[in-house]
Amino acid sequence: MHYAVLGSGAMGLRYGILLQQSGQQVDFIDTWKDQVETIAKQGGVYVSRDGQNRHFVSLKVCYPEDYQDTPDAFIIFTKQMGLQEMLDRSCHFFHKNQYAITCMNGMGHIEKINQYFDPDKVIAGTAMIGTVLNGAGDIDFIGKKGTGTINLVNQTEKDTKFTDQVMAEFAKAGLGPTLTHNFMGTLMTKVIYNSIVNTLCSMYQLKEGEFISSPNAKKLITRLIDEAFHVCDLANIKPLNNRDEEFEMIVHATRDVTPLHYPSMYQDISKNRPTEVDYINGYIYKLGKKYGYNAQAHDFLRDLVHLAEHAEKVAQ
Ligand SMILES: NC(=O)C1=CN([C@@H]2O[C@H](COP(=O)(O)OP(=O)(O)OC[C@H]3O[C@@H](n4cnc5c(N)ncnc54)[C@H](OP(=O)(O)O)[C@@H]3O)[C@@H](O)[C@H]2O)C=CC1
Ligand SMILES: CC(C)(CO)C(=O)C(=O)O
Repeated sequence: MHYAVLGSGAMGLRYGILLQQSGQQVDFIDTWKDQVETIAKQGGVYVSRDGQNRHFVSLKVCYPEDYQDTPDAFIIFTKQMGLQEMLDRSCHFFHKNQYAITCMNGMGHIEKINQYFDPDKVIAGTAMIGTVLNGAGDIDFIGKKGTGTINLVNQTEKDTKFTDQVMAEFAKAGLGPTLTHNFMGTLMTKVIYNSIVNTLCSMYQLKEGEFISSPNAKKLITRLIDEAFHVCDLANIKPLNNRDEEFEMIVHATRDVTPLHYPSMYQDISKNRPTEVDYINGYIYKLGKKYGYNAQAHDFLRDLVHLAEHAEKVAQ
């Protein structure tokens, strides 16, 4: 299949490079000037795995204004705050029969993507795969080859031949895809994960394994899971896990899968960039409010993450 990656940062490059190396045609598009210009100058990107084996991969990245091809599907991987600009700058090459695939964190992206892609052309999902952008044109794949997993789900919750093809090609690329049939539940399961692990690790500058070894991690996680699941109950969203399973999933991922990873939110704070917290804890709070419930811990945590962003600015 012919894919184009919209947002060729850490995750966009990882998906795109793996798909390209497994035989798919992949184009890369980004709006971040430093990234586009560095990759043009280098002729590609430097790729490591867990900080080792840094090697060069040839590829080209262009600005949306310079792209003219007609891929079958776009893989959309911007930060939530950058999505609208990316879509608006790209819409001149969107066509009715093309698909949008995305595994961004947080919530808020689907409505924006639906401005340009109908629900039957949207496959969303989540990624339990950590990737670090060391700087422009230099990325680090976290975790051993083939250990990351992703969930994909059609926005309509109906499978098509196209979905089957995407599943087969993503599996061949080593992305470890599972197809689910519960759109909101799939996305919320990851929002809840990130609302706990990304925020707490980032504020206290902890790697995931360091966080989960804390004696009060269980109390913090349980409180935040309870609030988030209450919001899901009110909104009639059924996460993929029950509360106990969500807790176990968090323990397993942080302790056994990516104990040495700083979540992407930490990477933003430490590089003095705004985080996606308003689309993660802020989304849980906003959804609760809609049903008259005050998800206090998530609201407070969101404010603390904004304070951590400020503290980093003051320190630099
Ligand atoms: N990285 C990860 O491990 C994972 C990320 N995700 C999600 O995937 C989506 C895309 O995230 P991700 O691929 O991490 O993000 P990116 O790597 O694309 O983020 C990089 C963006 O940050 C800005 N930036 C500015 N200066 C720097 C710098 N020195 N170093 C790095 N970035 C800089 C640029 O945008 P600008 O100039 O406009 O600020 C750039 O486009 C998000 O929703 C994220 O939550 C999901 C799972 C894992
Ligand atoms: C890789 C993972 C799952 C770690 O929390 C993530 O979503 C992130 O870093 O943003």
